[in-house]
Order: sequence, then structure tokens, then C-alpha cells
Amino acid sequence: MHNIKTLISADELNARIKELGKQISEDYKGKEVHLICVLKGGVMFMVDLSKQIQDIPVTMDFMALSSYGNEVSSSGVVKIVKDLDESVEGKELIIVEDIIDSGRTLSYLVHILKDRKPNSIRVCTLLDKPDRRVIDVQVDYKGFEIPDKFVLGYGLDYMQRYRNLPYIGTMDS
Ligand SMILES: O=P(O)(O)OC[C@H]1O[C@H](OP(=O)(O)OP(=O)(O)O)[C@H](O)[C@@H]1O
Ligand code: HPA
Ligand SMILES: [Mg+2]
Repeated sequence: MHNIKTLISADELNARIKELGKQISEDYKGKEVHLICVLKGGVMFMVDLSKQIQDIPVTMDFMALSSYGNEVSSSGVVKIVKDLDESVEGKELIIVEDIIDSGRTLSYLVHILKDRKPNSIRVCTLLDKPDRRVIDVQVDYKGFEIPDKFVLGYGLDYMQRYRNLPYIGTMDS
């Protein structure tokens, strides 16, 4: 086991996710929203965020992309590991990500989803690490901006572990 320091506590996460859900509920009033979860990291955030979206119909689909594998830094090549089950044509999409780091995963995803003719695409990320950006991407909803440190927990892994932590931590090395 590694020594892990809390960066964002479970209470802080929950409070911010509640606010994001409220904001999305207001912005999409009278519409229907289709959440696209980017596996595996996005799963915790997507589940908790979806519970905070109220009074509008919510549907969900899941996609798995991989650029990191078991590495600490991105290989630069993004692959589809699992595609969506349903068509996104004519839908209001919100891509739900755990983190935007280099921006490669998200820019690739936005690019391929645009070709599938949704009505709109917005991006909601729990964490943003702007210092590491290589490709510019538009972020519509953001939980927290974080410094250039490797983080884990709440969906984010280090060598596939620690996704189950209920908070965001950094590893003391
Ligand atoms: O902005 P980027 O530099 O592209 O990094 C962000 C992406 O990297 C991580 O996924 P990863 O490929 O590790 O897959 P995982 O979610 O299954 O851990 C994370 O969940 C984001 O999807
Ligand atoms: O800081 C990070 N931690 C875990 N996975 C990641 N994928 C991109 N950045 C990170
Ligand atoms: Mg990962």
C-alpha cells in the first residue's frame, strides 16, 4: 500500500457534485440529457452526478477509451476499448469525465461523437489539470482545478488500484 494524502475530501466532492447537478438541471430544463460516461475513471462521478440531476429525463451510455494503460503518463495514442451501445443522433450529450489532463482523450472523444450528429455536446469533468494540457478542449462544467500532481481515488487509478477510494488523494513518493 502507498501513503496517500487527501487532496479533496468526500464531503467536498459531494458538495461540489450537488452544485454541478443543480446547474445542469437548470441549464437543460425542458430538455432531456444523455450522459456519456468515460470508463473506467468516470464511473463514480457519473453515478453520483446523475443522482443530483433533477426534474429532467436522464439517459446514460458508457464508453471505454484508453491512453494511459498502466502508465503514469499518457502514451499519446487513444483507443476505443468499448463503444457506446446506442445512437447519439439528435441527443443532448454531456460527456462525463473524471479528469482532463493532456486533453487527448477528450479531444478524441468529442471529435468522434461530433461525427455521429448529436444535437449538442457539452463536457463535464470532475477534475481539471490545466498545467498539463497539450490539446485545447472546451470544458462546460468543472468540479475542481488541481495542481500538476498525479491523483487517485474516486474512479482514478494508479496501476488499476485505488479507484474505490471515496476521496481524491495524492501519492507520497
Ligand atoms: O487528458 P488525458 O491526458 O487524455 O487524460 C485523462 C484521461 O485519462 C484517464 O483515463 P485512462 O486512459 O487512464 O483510463 P481509465 O479511466 O480506465 O483509468 C482519465 O480517466 C481520463 O479519461
Ligand atoms: O492524475 C491522474 N491520475 C490517474 N489517472 C490519470 N489519468 C490522467 N491523469 C491522471
Ligand atoms: Mg487510468
